[in-house]
Amino acid sequence: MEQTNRTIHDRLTHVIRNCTDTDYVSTKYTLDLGGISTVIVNGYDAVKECLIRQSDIFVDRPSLPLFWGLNLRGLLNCKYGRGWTEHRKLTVNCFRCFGPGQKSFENKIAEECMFFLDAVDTYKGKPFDAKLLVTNAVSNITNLIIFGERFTYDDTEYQHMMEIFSENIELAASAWAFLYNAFPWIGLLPFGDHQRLFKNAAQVYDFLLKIIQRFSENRTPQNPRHLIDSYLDELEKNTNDLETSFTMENLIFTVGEIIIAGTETTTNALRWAILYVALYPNIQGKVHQEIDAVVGQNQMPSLDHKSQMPYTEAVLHEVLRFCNIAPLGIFRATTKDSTVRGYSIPKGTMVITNLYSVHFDEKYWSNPEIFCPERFLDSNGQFVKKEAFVPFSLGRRHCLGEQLARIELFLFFTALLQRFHLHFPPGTIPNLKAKLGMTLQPHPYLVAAERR
Ligand code: HEM
Repeated sequence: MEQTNRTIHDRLTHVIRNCTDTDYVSTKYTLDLGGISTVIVNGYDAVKECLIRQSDIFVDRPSLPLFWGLNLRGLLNCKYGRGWTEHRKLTVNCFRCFGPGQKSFENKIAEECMFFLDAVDTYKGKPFDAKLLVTNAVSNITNLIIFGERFTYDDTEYQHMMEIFSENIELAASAWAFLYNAFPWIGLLPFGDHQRLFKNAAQVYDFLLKIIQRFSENRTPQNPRHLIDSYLDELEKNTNDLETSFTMENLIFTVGEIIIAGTETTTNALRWAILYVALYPNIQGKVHQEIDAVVGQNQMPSLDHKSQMPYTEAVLHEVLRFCNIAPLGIFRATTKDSTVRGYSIPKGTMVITNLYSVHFDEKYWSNPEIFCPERFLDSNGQFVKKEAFVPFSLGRRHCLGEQLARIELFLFFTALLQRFHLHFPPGTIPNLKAKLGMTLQPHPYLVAAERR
């Protein structure tokens, strides 16, 4: 079994790291997972062809046995169709009404930044692992949209839910999960990571049910305060529609998916950003200079400063390119037979868009293996967009939280560097290799944040 585990793990690593040949779609690069026909799409041109030019075909999610076991529906893992359309529309509306669509939302993020900075300050310049604090701060922004409230950093029940949720993201890419997809009968075995995954999922479900009930108390129908109220309004409006996808169970899945999709990714991006500026003091110095020149020390950074801070923007873009938070996107599936670059891809094929290969595609990036924020600047130091920059994927199912993530990254990162100088404890060298999971996160590391 150990041997099999290694083989599958190595193969996935190989897919992420080595499939950068841009000249072809490596169709039928079969992962040999017990008959799940899988196509891996590499390089920007091929990914664009699938996700943009054939966006109505490469829009489904695969039916994986692991997901039957977890009973996933909601939005992110939902099959393409009425259920997905209804949930995506409702969530986009809620982001508009309770989130980044409102100017006042920026003040709420600024408030969370203050809680975050004060918590960092409690370490008084001593080394600490920023993971927990960043997770709390980032997830609270999503919580404001979903529940209309933040959770305090010492809410142990909430912390526990986030921990096991995050563990599940790692387990979902473990060898056991791949084995389970190939041979669902291993679900009968009483041991193995898949059992832990199911146990965690059940605990998260119970916790979410409880807090959804709590936050829907005292609600006035048709006068929503947050996403949960809006969802319950839709649910009631559609009670006589037998085909409706709005159900209490789907509300729980949707809430869970948005929390984890918003938290795991943005947290990892910020943790990589902290790691790279601590690693490269010259880059950190330039960000400090820009903050001092544009924002100063007497006000919080705001989105109005963003357009005047091209270097900081370039650093955050390079972090997203180089660190590949979601290296393989979220697995897609085809709704119809299709042909891509002469290769036929039958209906129902699982499609893995190798976003990692896009960000290292030599046709679009020079020296892609070098961390270099300047690639996002022109000769006048102005920020330039790059076509092959796709951390949020493309097409109809592209990341729903892209705007929110960009805002959070900018505000948290600039607020942190406005107040602190970041460095590693003397004599320590952080591990720059990513931990493999559905997302790529840094290995735990300690950083010191000293008041500037
Ligand atoms: C740095 C931060 C983030 C990155 C790199 C990221 C990346 C991605 C990627 C690659 C996908 C897959 C799209 C596809 O199927 O091709 C995705 C989907 C999604 N993301 Fe994000 N994401 C981030 C932040 C967020 C945030 C803050 C939220 C919400 C709070 C969010 C919510 C979602 C949802 C709901 C989907 C599923 C969309 C659908 O199936 O229709 N993401 N994200």
